[in-house]
Amino acid sequence: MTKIGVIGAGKWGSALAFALSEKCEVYITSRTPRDIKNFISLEEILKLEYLVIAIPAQQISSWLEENFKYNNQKILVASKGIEATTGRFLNEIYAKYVPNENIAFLSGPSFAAEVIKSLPTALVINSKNEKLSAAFASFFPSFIKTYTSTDVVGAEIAGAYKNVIAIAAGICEGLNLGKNASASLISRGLVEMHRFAKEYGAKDETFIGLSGAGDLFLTASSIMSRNFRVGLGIAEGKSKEEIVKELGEVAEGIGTTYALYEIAKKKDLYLPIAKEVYNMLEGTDPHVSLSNFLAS
Ligand SMILES: NC(=O)C1=CN([C@@H]2O[C@H](COP(=O)(O)OP(=O)(O)OC[C@H]3O[C@@H](n4cnc5c(N)ncnc54)[C@H](OP(=O)(O)O)[C@@H]3O)[C@@H](O)[C@H]2O)C=CC1
Ligand SMILES: O=C(CO)COP(=O)(O)O
Repeated sequence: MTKIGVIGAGKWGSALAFALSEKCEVYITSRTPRDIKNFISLEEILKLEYLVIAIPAQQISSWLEENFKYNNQKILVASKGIEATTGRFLNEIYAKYVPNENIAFLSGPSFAAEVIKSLPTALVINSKNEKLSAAFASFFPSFIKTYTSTDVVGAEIAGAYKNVIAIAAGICEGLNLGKNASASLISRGLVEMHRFAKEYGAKDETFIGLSGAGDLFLTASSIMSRNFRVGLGIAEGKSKEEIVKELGEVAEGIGTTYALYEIAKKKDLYLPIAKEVYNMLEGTDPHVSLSNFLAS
């Protein structure tokens, strides 16, 4: 049996450790030690050949700098987000530590709460190294159908941007604007994230498939999504600080909104939904913001 190490025992790391244990011998580690099966130290886990990293995007660069030692490990990145302080994508951050041929990115619709109950889904392993994608794909359990793709940047942007649209969709729901408004917002969100990703050479098919439309439809239409719940909080007039405190888990859409806002300014890009989500996170009344992009 292949040995795999999962780094980050939050919601997603724990669900992936559970799922991968159908076909592999799985070990797990985290910043906060836990009394759970196969929990080992970071030092021990870094000796394994295959690693899955599931810590929040905003923490990745400092975590790598302080903790990671490259030793030819093959990495599957399970985080979804863009670094707020620098606007860097995760593949750019990891590039300093792991060569292209040894890194892959996971994408597609995947609420941890469903994966941990063995409910079915379909996911994509994205890597420039097709052999590596195929290897990681083979480790997934029978209840998860896996596909592979070489569109790393497309999958990464889709997974990060859909969290921003999910915040907007939560606001739409919280303000009781109705299903028409919600569908309009989600489809315009898909166009916006696709247009943004084309700037970076992403492929069209990524956006009509699991990584784009698949994950967007999931996250932007369910209260199970933390990002959607951030939107509900904004609609109730709460500040982002209050919302984050109440949530108690990561909502990557917040940091990603700030990253997109800065990238849009720097590159003069038209990202109307991301811009209004930014304004609302900064305190603009959601009625004002929503009328900016929904009213004619
Ligand atoms: N939950 C989901 O359904 C899905 C989540 N994702 C993505 O996976 C990533 C993780 O999400 P999720 O597991 O849900 O988040 P959680 O908030 O549940 O857990 C995050 C984990 O990251 C660890 N962590 C936080 N900060 C640091 C740090 N500075 N250094 C080291 N470890 C740290 C924490 O470890 P500790 O608790 O030990 O302190 C924590 O357990 C996010 O990018 C998310 O978008 C992707 C698909 C599905
Ligand atoms: O990425 C996810 C599902 O694919 C999880 O979304 P949330 O972080 O909004 O809960």
